[in-house]
Amino acid sequence: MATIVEFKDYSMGFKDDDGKVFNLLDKLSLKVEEGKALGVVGESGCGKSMTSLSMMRLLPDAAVVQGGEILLEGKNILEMSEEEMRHVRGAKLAMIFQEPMTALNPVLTVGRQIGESLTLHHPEMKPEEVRRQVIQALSDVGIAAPETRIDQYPHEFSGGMRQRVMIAMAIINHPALLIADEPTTALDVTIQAQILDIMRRLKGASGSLMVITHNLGVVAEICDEVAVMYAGRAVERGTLKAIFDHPLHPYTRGLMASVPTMRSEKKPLHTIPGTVPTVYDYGPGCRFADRCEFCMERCGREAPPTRLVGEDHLIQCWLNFEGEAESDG
Ligand SMILES: Nc1ncnc2c1ncn2[C@@H]1O[C@H](COP(=O)(O)OP(=O)(O)OP(=O)(O)O)[C@@H](O)[C@H]1O
Repeated sequence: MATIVEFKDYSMGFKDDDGKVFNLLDKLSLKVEEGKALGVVGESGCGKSMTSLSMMRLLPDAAVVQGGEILLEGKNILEMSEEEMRHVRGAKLAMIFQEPMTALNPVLTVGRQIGESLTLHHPEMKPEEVRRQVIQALSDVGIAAPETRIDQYPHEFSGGMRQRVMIAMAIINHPALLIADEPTTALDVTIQAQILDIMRRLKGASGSLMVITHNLGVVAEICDEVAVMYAGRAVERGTLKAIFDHPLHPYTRGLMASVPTMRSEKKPLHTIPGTVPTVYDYGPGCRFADRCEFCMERCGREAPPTRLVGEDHLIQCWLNFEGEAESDG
């Protein structure tokens, strides 16, 4: 199976006013295979957004890349020219954001906005063909009467419909990877289910998907693989089944236990004590150590290596550690 995007030991951090760099993403290794969906999960502040912005090369000014590679179909994004990146953004990697109203221009029709993302990469395309493809994209995301809707403005669409417009804009160029950053957070539950359904269909129909979310339910619905992030590290990675059936990292187990289920309705929900540290607070050891109920002396002192605990199942944890760490894949 072809790998679409691969992070290989990628590290980045932030410069403070004195130029000192504080590491956030620490030797991150992740892969998205063709036609598959990877869920990147973790609490707010874990580095999920910096992961996607790194791929798009849209990091904030204070950010510094410290090492490693981000390969897009085998080519290192970090070494591409700005010219190449303009093609990559939109045509190869497309992103859908949390809040469609801030991403859509209120004074332009949705047809014009979606059409512009198409003509940016295909300036030669005839207006009739642009219109035909925009109508098709609106129809693909389940917008009824796309021939009429194409000429309407964002305020004429409901929240869920605007989210569909954003998805249409993202898929119009058939990107190799669609990155969805908290795609359903701002939506009510029924609309969330519809958006998830569209994304599931898109995954079947075309390229790969990276879903960035704190919501394990969203991951369970559409993802094939899962990476659990904590304070800039992928602390557990594996297939959906491995992570949901046999979560091994104490952080993953804590996240799972915090999800309400029908059975746990009457019991108080488990919460992970404390909060995610910021880049200025990380110690030399496991970044979860302070919040971990299994914390041992070694955990605060030494960062755990990545090790294989099952087929395609990796964790970074000292718990039950015996012997050498496996090489990272
Ligand atoms: N300019 C900056 N200087 C220092 N640290 C920063 C800066 N911008 C972000 N960070 C750090 O990056 C981390 C947040 O990363 P990121 O936004 O990727 O997390 P996230 O998991 O996507 O969170 P959310 O779900 O809230 O978007 C935090 O630890 C924050 O302190």
